Amino acid sequence: MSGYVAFDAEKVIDYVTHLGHFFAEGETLSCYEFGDGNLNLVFRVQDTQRNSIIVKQALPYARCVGESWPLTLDRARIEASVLRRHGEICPTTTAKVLHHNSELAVTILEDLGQLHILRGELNQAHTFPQLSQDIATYLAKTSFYFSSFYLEPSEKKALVTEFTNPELCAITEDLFFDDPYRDTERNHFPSALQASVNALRHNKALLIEIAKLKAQFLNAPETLLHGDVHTGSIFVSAEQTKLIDPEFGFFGPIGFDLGSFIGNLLLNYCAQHARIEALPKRRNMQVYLLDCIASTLSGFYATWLKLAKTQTRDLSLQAEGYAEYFLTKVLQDAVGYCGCELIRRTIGLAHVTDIDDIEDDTARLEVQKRALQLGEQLILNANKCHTTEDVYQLIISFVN
Ligand SMILES: Nc1ncnc2c1ncn2[C@@H]1O[C@H](COP(=O)(O)OP(=O)(O)O)[C@@H](O)[C@H]1O
Ligand SMILES: CSC[C@H]1O[C@H](OP(=O)(O)O)[C@H](O)[C@@H]1O
Repeated sequence: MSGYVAFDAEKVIDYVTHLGHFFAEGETLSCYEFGDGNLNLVFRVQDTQRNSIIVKQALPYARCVGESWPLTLDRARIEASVLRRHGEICPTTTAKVLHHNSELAVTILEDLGQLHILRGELNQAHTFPQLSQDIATYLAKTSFYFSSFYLEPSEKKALVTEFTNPELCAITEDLFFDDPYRDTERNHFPSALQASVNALRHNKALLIEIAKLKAQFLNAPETLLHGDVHTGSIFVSAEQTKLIDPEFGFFGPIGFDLGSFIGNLLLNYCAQHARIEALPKRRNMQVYLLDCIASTLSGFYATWLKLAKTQTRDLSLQAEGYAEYFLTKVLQDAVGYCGCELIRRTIGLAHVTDIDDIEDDTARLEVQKRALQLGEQLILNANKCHTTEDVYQLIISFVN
């Protein structure tokens, strides 16, 4: 850790001033920390004209827990590198990296403060017409261009090594696949949910499907994933969509990011049952969320298939019908990971405000039960899906 020092606002200003190229010489800079994520510090630095940049620094531990949970600083390198790599493929939907220093675990990013974090917007029942197409295109393009369909085998193997991310993957392995199904102090949920949790933990068919999904996560370096596509990692406006925070990035199964995104839309869908807005508004929101899921699925599938038909460089993988076969497995994985996200965000360590901010205990409990049941059914029935329409119909059959 030589050379590393944790920043405060004063040190950030010194660092940025020393770099020299972000603000006019002699400008008076101000800086404040406003990170609300689980892991890192996030500072905004601005001059008197309100020009601004974001300085993000990893701490040698998880911010939400403290020094008792040490965590590699290398996550900052991974995050900046994934943003840069994905940004080469999808510049309009990836936050721009302006500077990175691996020793200090510091990344300077464009300030996206003119946009809003999607989770908060969905919680206020705001809708975004561009969202599903932007996310579908981002997920399809990044996952295709970093897959064996496109990369030379040696190039891909080198990238798999560069993006080996064992400590952050271990967090996902624990939080998604292990913790919800065992007693650990990291979990938290109301005691009234204990019977539902016990039922999950004793469902042998479910545990086998969880094992398959974990094995796939551990053993399938299909593409360079973002690794944490939840609605708190997406900035939106009516015209723009920007992904941030891919520190969990690594080479894993293509369905993981797609499933995480849809899982977060479904968490919001479940929460709409108990939110304070009038019923018609909540119903409209649920219709929007289902439309968004349907068009994300169909947009992802169509874009990926087109790329596979026109851009595949590997000779064997060009075999007629192989891309369709491969995509069916991607969809099934996505449904499974979507179910895992619903369950782990309801009873595990990291919850979502969509549900936790519901003030009424009884209403919140009902939502939590819905999310658990939906997650369980999606995991159990994922292998029945062969098309995006099958996925949509499966979701529809269990959401109400
Ligand atoms: N490029 C950015 N522009 C503006 N705000 C940002 C930017 N990146 C992060 N933030 C703010 O900081 C918060 C935490 O960032 P995030 O990357 O999710 O941190 P963590 O890695 O700790 O989860 C975001 O919710 C957002 O409000
Ligand atoms: C201790 S990490 C828990 C949880 O937090 C991460 O999200 P974020 O960094 O965006 O807050 C990730 O989803 C992890 O699973």
